[in-house]
Amino acid sequence: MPALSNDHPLVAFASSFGIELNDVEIYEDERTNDRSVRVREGSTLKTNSVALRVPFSACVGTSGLRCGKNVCPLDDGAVGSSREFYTASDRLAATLAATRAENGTHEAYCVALPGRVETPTTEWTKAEIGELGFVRAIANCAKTKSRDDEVERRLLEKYGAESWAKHFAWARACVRSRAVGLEHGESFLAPVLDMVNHSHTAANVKWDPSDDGDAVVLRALRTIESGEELLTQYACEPAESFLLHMGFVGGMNPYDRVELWTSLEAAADWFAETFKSERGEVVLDKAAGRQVAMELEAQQRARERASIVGLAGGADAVADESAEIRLREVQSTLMGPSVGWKTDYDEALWLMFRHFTKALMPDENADHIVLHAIKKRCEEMLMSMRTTIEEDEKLFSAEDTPPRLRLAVEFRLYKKCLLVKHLRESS
Ligand SMILES: C[S@@+](CC[C@H](N)C(=O)[O-])C[C@H]1O[C@@H](n2cnc3c(N)ncnc32)[C@H](O)[C@@H]1O
Repeated sequence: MPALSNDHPLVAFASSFGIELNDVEIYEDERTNDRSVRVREGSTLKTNSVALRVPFSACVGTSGLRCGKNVCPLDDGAVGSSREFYTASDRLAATLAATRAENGTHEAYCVALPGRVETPTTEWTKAEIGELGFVRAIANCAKTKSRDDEVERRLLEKYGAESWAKHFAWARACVRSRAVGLEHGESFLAPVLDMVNHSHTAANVKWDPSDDGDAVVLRALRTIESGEELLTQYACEPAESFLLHMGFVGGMNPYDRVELWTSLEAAADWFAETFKSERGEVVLDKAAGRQVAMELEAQQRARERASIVGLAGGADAVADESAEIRLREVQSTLMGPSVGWKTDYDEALWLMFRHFTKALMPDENADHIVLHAIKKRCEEMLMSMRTTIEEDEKLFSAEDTPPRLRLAVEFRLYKKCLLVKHLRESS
């Protein structure tokens, strides 16, 4: 895989914007066009040193940010401001689409971006999405696709005649797969830095604002030797986030989770149906069970709201408005009660099941019953899968498995292993 030479338009663009490539080089796979960033031959990066510095003037962002490109065509001052319906990432996508249409200072960057970003939410068929096997992933795909269609419909209605509108879907996929977010801020696109790949467990650099506040930098988390690939951790999130929007699973993800029920209410119903009397009668009052679930869910939502509104800065009206949009975005993709790799059970689920157990089986050890219930559910889910772990392993390693199916199998395989882990958890 060759490194891009100094006369490559992207390298020339980088140098004209003060993105220094003294210590790193961009590599490009000739077959797939996939890029990565490596430490230059002869250089070694010390812990905490700056591996790459990208001035904000080279970045593409939305209006509140000090990026070189920050004019969003959706912010046209019309009644019903763009923030009411469009999310921050829609607005960033429109800014990138306009940057591409303009063919100006950022032309080399736009040309270097992938021509198409293949993810389940952009290109997969329903049958291919179905292979993901887990309800939450399939539901998130459907929600994303239907909102995307609605956004595009509105956008074309109003801006269809403008040159940037035809680049919007492409720009949205680029934004989802490569925008950078600094703590508590809106995200933006940082050329070259966005060519660094992700690792769930072996990141050697992290992005930060520069000390002078004029740039975003990649800082070495350890000594990185000459020729080593730079890897960063985009986010600590379940596999859905990576696969649906960035098109990869990336192996074992310690932050992955499996949704056991779509809501606490569904979990309450399941408990009532599963723990019946010896004569097979439902003993947990279902309506009362759902009430407990609803109360716990309301408390959870209030906590989420407080944290998101708090992050957005509170009293300021615009911040509140964008916090509400962010809250809706977050809540629309939230998982119901779930289990993760670390033995961190969903707190509200645990509380609810303990409450039910104490009411129904006061003489039992409540924690043992809760664990038993969770294991039972994990077993049920595994049994309901169309393929076994062994079949998935074979499919994953077979050479003739189509790439999309292989990715779906990788996704569901790790989820199944997670369920097995909980099934084996001792009381
Ligand atoms: C921010 S870009 C990174 C640079 C990218 N490789 C490129 O060619 O420009 C994110 C994209 O890189 C790929 N990628 C990043 N990390 C990956 C990983 N660990 N495994 C597989 N693909 C990865 C995915 O296609 C993802 O959508």
